[in-house]
Amino acid sequence: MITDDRWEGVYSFEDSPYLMEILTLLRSKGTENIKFRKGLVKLGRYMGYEFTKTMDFKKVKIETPLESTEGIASGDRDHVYIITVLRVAIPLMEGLLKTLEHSRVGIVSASRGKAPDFDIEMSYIKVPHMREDDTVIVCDPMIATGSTLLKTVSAIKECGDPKRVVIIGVLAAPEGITAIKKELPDVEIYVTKIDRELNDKGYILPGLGDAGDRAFGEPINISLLPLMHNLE
Ligand SMILES: O=P(O)(O)OC[C@H]1O[C@H](OP(=O)(O)OP(=O)(O)O)[C@H](O)[C@@H]1O
Ligand SMILES: O=c1cc[nH]c(=O)[nH]1
Ligand SMILES: [Mg+2]
Repeated sequence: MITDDRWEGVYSFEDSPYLMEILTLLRSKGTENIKFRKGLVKLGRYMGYEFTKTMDFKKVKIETPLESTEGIASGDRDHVYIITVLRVAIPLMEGLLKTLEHSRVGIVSASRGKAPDFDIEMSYIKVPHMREDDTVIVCDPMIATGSTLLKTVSAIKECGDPKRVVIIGVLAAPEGITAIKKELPDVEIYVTKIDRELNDKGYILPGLGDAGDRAFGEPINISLLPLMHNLE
């Protein structure tokens, strides 16, 4: 896990060849839906594992069949509260739950509009009760302009005052991190890698394209439902 001189409390995993190998697979345009989703699940599992190194654990005394010894038992790991931002956080959450299996989970829908405004349409928030000893992990693979996460984290902060609020994602653009840190300086950010920049359509470069579409397929308009503003 490495820090970045540009911000406080922002960490990436560029020092992990295994995570970089999975990221390379996700970036490649030849990687189809199934492999893309599996890659996100794997990243979630191993980022979750790396994240546990930042958590507090309890010391315990135990008896082996031969003698007494000391060990550790989960402390903070028992009090994790994951917020999953639809759609593409679903496979990342599935991976996180493999190492943070006690987590309670809240679901938020967010859909980003087109440039230059990038309005965020948030029509569904269903979250469990939040406690003071919770570590809240807001899980969204792509931090582009940061607007989705700013809106999501601000909504979540109204639900309580948890021990930590953390964002776990795959890729971030510097622009998005700066926007989030300006409004929410205490929020910690963990991403596989911080990429170079955003293009004029708000996509991360070099990035991996539209992560939701690559994981689940390009959406179509359904006339009976309200028009989601990210469709043509
Ligand atoms: O940092 P921002 O500029 O707000 O952009 C990032 C958001 O864009 C993507 O979601 P999208 O709106 O494409 O929804 P989807 O997951 O359903 O495709 C992504 O999953 C983030 O939530
Ligand atoms: O590069 C980006 C930016 C936003 N959302 C994505 O899926 N990809
Ligand atoms: Mg999308």
